[in-house]
Amino acid sequence: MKMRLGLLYGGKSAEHKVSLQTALAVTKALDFNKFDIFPVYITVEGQWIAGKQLTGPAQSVEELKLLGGNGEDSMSLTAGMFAPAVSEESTKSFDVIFPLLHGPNGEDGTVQGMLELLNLPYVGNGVLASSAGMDKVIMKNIFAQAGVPQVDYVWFTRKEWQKDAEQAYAKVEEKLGYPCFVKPANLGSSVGISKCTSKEELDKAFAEAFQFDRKIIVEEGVTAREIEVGVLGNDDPQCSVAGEIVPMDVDFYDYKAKYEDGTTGLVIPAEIPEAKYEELKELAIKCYQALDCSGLVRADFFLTADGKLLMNEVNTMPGFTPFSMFPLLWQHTGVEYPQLIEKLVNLAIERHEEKQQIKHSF
Ligand SMILES: Nc1ncnc2c1ncn2[C@@H]1O[C@H](COP(=O)(O)OP(=O)(O)OP(=O)(O)O)[C@@H](O)[C@H]1O
Ligand SMILES: C[C@@H](N)C(=O)O
Ligand SMILES: [Mg+2]
Ligand SMILES: [Mg+2]
Repeated sequence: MKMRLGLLYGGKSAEHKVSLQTALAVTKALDFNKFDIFPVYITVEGQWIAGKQLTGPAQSVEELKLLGGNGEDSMSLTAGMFAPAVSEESTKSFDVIFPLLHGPNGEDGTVQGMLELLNLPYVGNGVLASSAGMDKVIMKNIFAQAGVPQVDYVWFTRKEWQKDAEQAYAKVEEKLGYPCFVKPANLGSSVGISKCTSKEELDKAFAEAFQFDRKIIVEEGVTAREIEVGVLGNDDPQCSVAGEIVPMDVDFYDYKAKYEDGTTGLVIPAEIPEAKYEELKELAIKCYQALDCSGLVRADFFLTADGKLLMNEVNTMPGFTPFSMFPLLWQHTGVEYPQLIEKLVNLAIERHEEKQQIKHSF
């Protein structure tokens, strides 16, 4: 029996385009002999478009967008209408949903909450890990409590900044100094992130980051190597080999370097001492368990010149584009892309079945 797999992609998020690239790569890797695949495209305005069943891998993101919109069997929905629609013929009874969504309104627990209420198995992290992992302030607070080493950070709301910007900048200068990194609290793919070396740059960076969120985080800037590791599993998470990001001729690993200019090299496995790799795995698992993760994360670390590992962040639905670290890390660990997707689906079913055992009355 083939499994009916619903793919959610796009999303009302500044990482919309990255999600489309991720979805494209996943349709290419899926085994159509094992899965019946149903695309659900979420426009950047938040409209849900359920397309007809895929008969083969999508060839382009345009095709992925049009599949629903122009497909004869497509259904245009809002998120609220998705629930009744899953019981209708065209989208009937998904066996599992793969939310290939990055950023707000998809990677942040919102979609996961809807899927919980629909009692549908879904790939990846649950409501709590998704929302806590999306918010860099909450995430760092949880990691701090678990004793995980990190850079120093402060955070601000838009209201606070509008009330007294000078006070906000003074706090950054007093607690962190320069260089520092200004980031929207809830986003990814480096969207809205700036490196600052002066108050003038800070002023611009706050304005930029506040376009994407009502809350921002400012971090002490470190000069360090960037080492990442993939984690897979539910109660017994396992780590992949580590990989290093080597930005070439760029100040930091920004959106352009990640997706547009090809100015980043990935070194897999990362050339780090065995003992450092062991330490990194231990920290990654500690973070995974502190956030109560399930399915997967990609854990991003800094490694300073004096050998200190600092946790930067986890991504609860990391990119799966052809240049993305997560699938490449697993490939180098011996798990090919199609196998990785099957593992994720199996973990989703395992977690779902576990939840079915919970009593709701006594
Ligand atoms: N505190 C810091 N010190 C030095 N460099 C930093 C710091 N924070 C971020 N960077 C640089 O900015 C990049 C993006 O930061 P971060 O990973 O936090 O953002 P993101 O938007 O969540 O990215 P993604 O989800 O795509 O990994 C890092 O990979 C690194 O190059
Ligand atoms: C998609 C992007 N946030 C990543 O972590 O790869
Ligand atoms: Mg991130
Ligand atoms: Mg990162």
